[in-house]
Amino acid sequence: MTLITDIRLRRILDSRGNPTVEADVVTESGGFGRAAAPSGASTGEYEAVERPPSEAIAAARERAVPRLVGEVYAGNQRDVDAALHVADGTDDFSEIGANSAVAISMAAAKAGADVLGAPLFQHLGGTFRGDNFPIPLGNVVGGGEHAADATDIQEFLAAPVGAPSVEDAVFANAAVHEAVADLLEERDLPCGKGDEGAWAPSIDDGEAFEIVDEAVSRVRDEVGFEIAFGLDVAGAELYDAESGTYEYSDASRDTAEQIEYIADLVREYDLVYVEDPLDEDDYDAFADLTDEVGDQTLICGDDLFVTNTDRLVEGIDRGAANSILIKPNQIGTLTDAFDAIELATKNGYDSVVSHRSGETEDATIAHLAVATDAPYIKTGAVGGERTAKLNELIRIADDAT
Ligand SMILES: O=C(O)[C@@H](CO)OP(=O)(O)O
Ligand SMILES: [Mg+2]
Repeated sequence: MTLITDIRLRRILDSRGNPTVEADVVTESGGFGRAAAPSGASTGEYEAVERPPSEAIAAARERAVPRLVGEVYAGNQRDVDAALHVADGTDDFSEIGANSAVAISMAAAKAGADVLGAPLFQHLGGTFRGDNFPIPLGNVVGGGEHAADATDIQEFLAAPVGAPSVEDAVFANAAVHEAVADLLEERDLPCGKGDEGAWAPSIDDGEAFEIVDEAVSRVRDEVGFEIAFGLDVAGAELYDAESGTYEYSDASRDTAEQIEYIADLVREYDLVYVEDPLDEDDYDAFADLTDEVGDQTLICGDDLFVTNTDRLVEGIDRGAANSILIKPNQIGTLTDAFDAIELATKNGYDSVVSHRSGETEDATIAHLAVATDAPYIKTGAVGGERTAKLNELIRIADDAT
């Protein structure tokens, strides 16, 4: 164990060209860790607060750095994260910003691993962690808050559930992404990409289902293992609280109709994963849908749970969803993210470790997913800030075998 002796904070670019917080943590024995905060576009109402980076940095320098430097041992992650909470003093990191908090938390974990001379996944997961690798969910077509004039559903996600290795799975998702491009060209639908590198054509959701279904089956035939697909509906973005309806470009659905619509999609396309199909405040609707199709697919809470154990407890009590999205910056520290995963696992909920739409080359989430034996990771299919995580998974698997 070695004391933290220096913390440096700076603004760097994220993948949208916006500023974000990067932290360097240095220890007495020369250990070093660097990490950067990601940033969401379709953020949940109950997430920890991201402050403008310059304000978050100034506040963290004043309040958090003095509580960590010369005070806390890197590698003792619970102490690091407890000090961040005390320094902040609120329950949503609105003083130092969840962006400063998560960058420092992750950088300290990397410094702790460096001191031990261990890879981060091993430092976080310990020597008795499982030796499974997460199935990557790859965003291949999308719209919503991530691209203008594209699909209403935010993400169509390739899910190579039968891949024999993480490497095969990563390449399968990239192949589906390419097959989608071919199909779009065949239909004379050239298009750009959304924030996460998914194709963002001006088509309705029905046509997107046809194209993704076809792309997935083409690649499945090529590679010879099962590839399914799933969705992030980002339901809170479609929901109009005043009218109580989900507003699509070509339809308006009340909650009962939305539940039936999603259940029908699960059956028709054998969807293996459906994230945020309903509004972030509607535990009851999540519970009804989970009752109906939860034995066939994962119903995942992102904006519903925001990686928060209090909200997850509520979901478990009410039977809402059967899976949770884990985004460390939604809650502010690795300790809180670990606690959410542990609670989920104990209660039979699958964890899906996730990137944000605004990302950097930071690959901490790849290590977090392996360390916690998470069955899935959602981190895009192509694009430098996405491949940073996917390639790190391949390296971890290579090192582990
Ligand atoms: O909704 C989501 O799951 C994420 C990541 O795909 O998007 P954002 O980071 O914009 O919240
Ligand atoms: Mg989501």
